[in-house]
Amino acid sequence: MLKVPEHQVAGHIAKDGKLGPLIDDQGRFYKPLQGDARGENEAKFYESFTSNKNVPDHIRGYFPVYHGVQQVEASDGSGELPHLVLEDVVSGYVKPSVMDVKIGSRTWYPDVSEEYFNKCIKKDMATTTVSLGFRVSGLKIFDHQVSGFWRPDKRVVLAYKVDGARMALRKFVSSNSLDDDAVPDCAFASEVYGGSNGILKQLLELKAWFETQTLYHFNSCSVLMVYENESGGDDERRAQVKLVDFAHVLDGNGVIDHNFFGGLCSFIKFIQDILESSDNGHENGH
Ligand SMILES: Nc1ncnc2c1ncn2[C@@H]1O[C@H](COP(=O)(O)OP(=O)(O)OP(=O)(O)O)[C@@H](O)[C@H]1O
Ligand SMILES: O=P(O)(O)O[C@@H]1[C@H](O)[C@H](O)[C@@H](OP(=O)(O)O)[C@H](OP(=O)(O)O)[C@H]1O
Repeated sequence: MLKVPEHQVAGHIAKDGKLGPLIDDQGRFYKPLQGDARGENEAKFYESFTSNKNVPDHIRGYFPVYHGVQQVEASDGSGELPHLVLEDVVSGYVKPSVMDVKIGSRTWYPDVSEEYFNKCIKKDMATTTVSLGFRVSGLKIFDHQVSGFWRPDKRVVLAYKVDGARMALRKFVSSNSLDDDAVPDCAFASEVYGGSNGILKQLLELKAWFETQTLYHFNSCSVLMVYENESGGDDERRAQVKLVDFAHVLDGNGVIDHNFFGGLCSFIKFIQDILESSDNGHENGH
């Protein structure tokens, strides 16, 4: 029996009879193919990526494993629809904190319709996409003080300016996330962002690939970050970076993806700054 994912933080959500992704209890994530070119394009990307021998093995780990397209009962009650079957990135986490960050200083790309261009540019200007080269699309944080999840409203997230984005990235690794007036303590910054398996290390590995890869242009694609809040075990935070949403990926045609690369560098700088200020004991960012 498929169910609505509990830890989805952005995008189309399967509630109130709407079409959205579903999960099973075997660690798979079913994303419905949107009726227009987007669904086809994303399936085409996964097919190409999966069989592309020029993609280094260590880079594959930053993408959800792809298990093909399957007809399953859609969330909106419209009957069977084709779904991408993907690895569910958050399965196996008990209390995951999750954040989706859309990378790039633009989400439109050459040859889109004027209507789509206008929709994108409006949103890119209104968010931090243009100013920072990335925008926070959604987040869900486990709050240790109340032992429950904190999730800001989508409208609040989309209204973040530079300071809002920085604050969200600090809250994401803080133990006092819920209280709006509290200064984020960044208590988990060194474990989650830092360290030999942390988010920064993973982002730098991706960056190194983006410095030279000319296979694909990742328009409107997101970095999904996740870590565990349930204590116990050796590698207890299990901080992970995955790229998701390939509905607008284009062939790179031998050209660097400077839109994604630039945005990724900007995002990395924010993570580094948070790590530095928490390492120095200036948790408050002052
Ligand atoms: N493989 C996955 N495993 C777990 N969660 C996922 C996976 N892929 C996507 N998600 C969750 O679903 C959200 C939306 O994913 P995605 O961006 O692919 O969907 P979308 O409906 O195309 O979004 P948009 O409308 O922004 O283009 C992500 O923010 C994440 O929370
Ligand atoms: O950021 P929000 O508010 O969640 O808005 C959605 C987001 O901009 C998606 O990127 C977009 O899909 P595309 O990137 O595929 O255009 C979607 O368009 P849609 O509603 O037309 O699907 C928007 O609703």
